[in-house]
Amino acid sequence: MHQITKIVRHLSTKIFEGSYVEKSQCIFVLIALATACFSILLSCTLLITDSNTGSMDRQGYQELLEISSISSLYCLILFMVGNYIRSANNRWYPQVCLYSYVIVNAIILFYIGVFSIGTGIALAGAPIIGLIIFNRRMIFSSLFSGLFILLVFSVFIQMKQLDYAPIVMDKELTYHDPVWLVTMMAFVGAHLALLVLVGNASISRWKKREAEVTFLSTTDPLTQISNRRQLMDLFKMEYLRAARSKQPISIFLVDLDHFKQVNDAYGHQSGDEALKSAADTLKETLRETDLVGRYGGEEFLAILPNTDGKAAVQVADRFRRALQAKQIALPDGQVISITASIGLHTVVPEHIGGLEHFLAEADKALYQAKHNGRNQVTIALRNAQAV
Ligand SMILES: Nc1nc2c(ncn2[C@@H]2O[C@H](COP(=O)(O)OP(=O)(O)OP(=O)(O)O)[C@@H](O)[C@H]2O)c(=O)[nH]1
Repeated sequence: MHQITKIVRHLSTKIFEGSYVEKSQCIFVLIALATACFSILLSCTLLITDSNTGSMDRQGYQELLEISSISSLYCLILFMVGNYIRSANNRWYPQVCLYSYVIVNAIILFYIGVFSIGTGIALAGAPIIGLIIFNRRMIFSSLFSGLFILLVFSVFIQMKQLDYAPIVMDKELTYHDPVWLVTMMAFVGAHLALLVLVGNASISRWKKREAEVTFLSTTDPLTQISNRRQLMDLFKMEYLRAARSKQPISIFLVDLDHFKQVNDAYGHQSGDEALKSAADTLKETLRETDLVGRYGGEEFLAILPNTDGKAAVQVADRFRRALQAKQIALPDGQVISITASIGLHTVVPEHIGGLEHFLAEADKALYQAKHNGRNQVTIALRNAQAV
């Protein structure tokens, strides 16, 4: 089962991310498999229904069996030819594969009846699958060729030059005919399986892309922590939650000291390394339930839900000491260390309107920490509600 899942995943990846040559190969492996299964099923049905074949033309079955087996072999050969095609941009190979697909299917449709459920499923499903995988020009040209072939068959059938659904002798009894049923099931089943496979892979990819877009729009690309937008959204949520539960919430604003000098002395790239290091230290110091994000250039904001002032000071100071002790390796091999000033504030919020004030008080405390000599944690006490 694990192996099957691996193969399906591999096929899905190739169908979407491979070149047109690889995509055609995947389709042909699937068709080779489907036609091989169909040939086996058809042979078994012929054996089982040997004594009761009133509604069938055995010669028609034999022909269908031959076509199906030859198709299976042809698909396998086409798949192997694909292995020898070096250039991923080869243009004729995918086109030959698509036309082969059309011709093989048109012949099978002729045998099982061009006005049947199978034809409907194939005509509805195949172009959708094709448009997802290949380009529009390729699919439209092969689709119109397929429709043209079916039209020619239909005209000849109308003119009584060709028999309608030659494998079914008694058209009245079609629905009681086991071979017709097996043929239909194999044909419809193969298209449905492909439709489900491609549909499932499309949805998975769509979800993956959506997750990527969400990640990109909420994450700071340099430090890989929340960006300011995401941070403020999370902050509002936590602030509201604290107001509802009447629990304390603490925040601390971090500003790296003399960061301009780091940039000036070691270069902007080294400054970036220092920023990443500070973000990593913050993540390492805080608890899983705490939130952290990049608030501005060299400023970070940490949000500590359900944390009173005493505990928050301990966390902030632990971070400050960890950062000071950290040896930051720069791209040019030099090792530096940096410090940070921190402004901290704690409240038990009463209404959402207090959020701006809460933040402003932490900012004031940060200013105070800078003013008092940097590399320290300052608690907002004056003019603020402390816990
Ligand atoms: N490398 C790098 N530098 C940044 C980034 N964002 C902001 N900065 C720099 O951070 C520096 C901030 O400098 P200032 O606001 O003057 O403060 P400071 O030098 O840290 O001094 P104090 O805050 O007073 O200790 C500026 O030189 C910005 O260019 C960034 O993404 N990467």
